[in-house]
Amino acid sequence: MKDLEDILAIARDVGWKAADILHSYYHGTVKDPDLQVQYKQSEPVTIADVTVSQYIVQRLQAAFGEQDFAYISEETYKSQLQLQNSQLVWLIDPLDGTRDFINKTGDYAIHIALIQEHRPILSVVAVPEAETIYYAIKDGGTFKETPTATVAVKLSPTKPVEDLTLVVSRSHRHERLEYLLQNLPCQNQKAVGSVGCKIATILEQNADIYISLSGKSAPKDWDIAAPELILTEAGGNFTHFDGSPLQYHTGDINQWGGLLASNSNSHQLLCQEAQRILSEFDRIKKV
Ligand SMILES: Nc1ncnc2c1ncn2[C@@H]1O[C@H](COP(=O)(O)O)[C@@H](OP(=O)(O)O)[C@H]1O
Ligand SMILES: [Mg+2]
Repeated sequence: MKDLEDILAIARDVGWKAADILHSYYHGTVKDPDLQVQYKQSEPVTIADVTVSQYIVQRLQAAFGEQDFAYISEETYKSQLQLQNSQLVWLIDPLDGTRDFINKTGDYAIHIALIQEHRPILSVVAVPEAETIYYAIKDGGTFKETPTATVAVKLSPTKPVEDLTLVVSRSHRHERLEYLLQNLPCQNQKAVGSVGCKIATILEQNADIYISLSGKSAPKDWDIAAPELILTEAGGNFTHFDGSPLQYHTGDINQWGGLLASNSNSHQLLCQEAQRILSEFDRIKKV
């Protein structure tokens, strides 16, 4: 089997080419720019999601075969029955932030992560509208690549907790999350679409924290795995509110509960605050 640097070189190339395809749909320069929007369990899917999913899976399968690797893409995943016991699993979100892609906010990304024993060991996050990819190998640091340069990304936050800025979802909001956001010690908040773009915003030091709280639905493994590794390898944290690490490819594709991603030495404090505020909310709701 190839070593991780060789695997990364292929995954980066796939990320760039997939970004070109999404970019051409986004700007209407493909032959047939009709996105053919459909809804699956209230989440939109377009022809761009499907085309890029096919492209990524075919390229990875051609390079790595079926013997050592399994392939799970948002667009091809059907049910838990499809779970395979291969040692290494590719988790692919061909278009994260489909709603923002359709609404033309520019916030959409491609996620490609390689999972071993439930944890990401290699990842690529492409942000087509910024002409940027971020990539990481476990214990190897995070890098940002643009058409003109490649630089290491290293976070060294110093701000007090009240001055931190939080990025939150535009579309996945509910009462429990609103209560949490209103009561956190950091009140600078901005809405950004796509988990990959939210984490990129933190890597670019335009925000400090991302919070995800599941409601009736939850983000999926492919929404979180690749962004997690590029953040943690840059020096950030990404955990459940109780501080435990995230696990992928466990048999349940959903990432339930509260997740906190941060660049910050206030990570633990914010996790504790989030737990306290949610218990308060649950108590108020019960009486
Ligand atoms: N509570 C939730 N329930 C379901 N999906 C969620 C979710 N929170 C985030 N996601 C998923 O995470 C991605 C970013 O969402 P958001 O911009 O709202 O943060 C979207 O992926 P897709 O666009 O790949 O479907 C969305 O489906
Ligand atoms: Mg997604």
